[in-house]
Amino acid sequence: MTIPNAAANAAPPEEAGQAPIRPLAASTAAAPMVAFEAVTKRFGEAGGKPGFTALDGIDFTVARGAITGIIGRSGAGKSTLIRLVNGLEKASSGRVTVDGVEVGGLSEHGLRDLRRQVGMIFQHFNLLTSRTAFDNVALPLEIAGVDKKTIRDKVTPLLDLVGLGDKAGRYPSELSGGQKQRVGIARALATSPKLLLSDEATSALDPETTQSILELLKRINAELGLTVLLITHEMEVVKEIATDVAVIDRGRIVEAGSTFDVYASPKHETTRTLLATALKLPEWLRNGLKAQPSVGDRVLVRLVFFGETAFKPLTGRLVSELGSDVNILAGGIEEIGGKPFGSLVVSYSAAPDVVERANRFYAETGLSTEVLGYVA
Ligand SMILES: Nc1ncnc2c1ncn2[C@@H]1O[C@H](COP(=O)(O)OP(=O)(O)OP(=O)(O)O)[C@@H](O)[C@H]1O
Repeated sequence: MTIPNAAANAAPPEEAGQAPIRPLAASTAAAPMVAFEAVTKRFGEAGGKPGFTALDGIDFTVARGAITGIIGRSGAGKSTLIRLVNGLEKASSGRVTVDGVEVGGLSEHGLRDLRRQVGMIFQHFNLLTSRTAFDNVALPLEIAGVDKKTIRDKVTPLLDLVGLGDKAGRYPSELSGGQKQRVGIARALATSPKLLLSDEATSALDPETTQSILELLKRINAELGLTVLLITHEMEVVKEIATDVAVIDRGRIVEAGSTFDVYASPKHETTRTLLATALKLPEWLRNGLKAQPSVGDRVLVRLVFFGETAFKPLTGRLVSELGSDVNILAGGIEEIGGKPFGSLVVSYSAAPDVVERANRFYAETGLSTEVLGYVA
């Protein structure tokens, strides 16, 4: 879900001028950029009616300078969570703090201040169609009352930064989806925020463009030291860019940790399901997966290789251990957070003696495995 709010990053006219943007609070380097403490959000509470609980007891922090992903299925509560950070929603109970300041306690004035410090990008870009790329990026500064020369000095390098130096005069209708999102990113950076929120920013883009936008976000994070909090329903996005991840399911964080750890050994059912989608198994195979085996079925297992095991020729040994019965269905070696990480999906007979032999092999070799399910 995205919220059209083109001026979300706009600063108030009365004090922006050319003055430097005020910090929200005296920040301590070790403190998290964002903290949720026992946060609950209910919608539709009225006259003693309990309402719908969209977020339930969220405890979670976003480290300063990190790229943190929140992943979950549709309706899990991702957008609600992110809207609590920039004060578009208020927690029913608990506290949300940004750089040590409690968002729920801010006045209108304080909220405007907060929104200059927190940039946001959206799935459908939310650009003003009647304005050029330059004028869209300039908008938050115009609203803040910044003078024309300062705006030019700020917007031109931002357009260069996002690779659109030659598209300043183009209207959104003349830009591709990826270029529109680049304008959205430049606009979000116009007020020099310390936190960037991304609401499904690549969901409307093709895989190649997604990749280039994620690369840009990584570069901005590294070069500007900007903390990024992104929500997505795609594990691929998290894997590609996030250093840390939290999995949200029906309003609760069910698993959180470094992306590498969560990806290598998912603990919660929801995480496993999201991962199985990212493995890009053929659709017929994914749809045919069962939780329990029947006689004659095959078991689908994801083998995870990392650290010491990453480059050992263990697959060949597994094949010789189980005989020619092993089928390799998907896999490859990639990097998560700079660490080599391999994953291979294999299938073999789910007969108890075969499964026992395989499990013995995994125990001996230290291979990490995950049963994805069973197929006929
Ligand atoms: N203003 C609202 N009033 C009532 N219910 C709401 C409101 N906003 C969200 N909800 C409900 O809260 C739950 C979480 O919604 P949310 O939009 O946060 O989920 P999401 O994970 O972002 O989903 P999606 O990926 O589909 O956008 C949903 O069941 C939704 O219907």
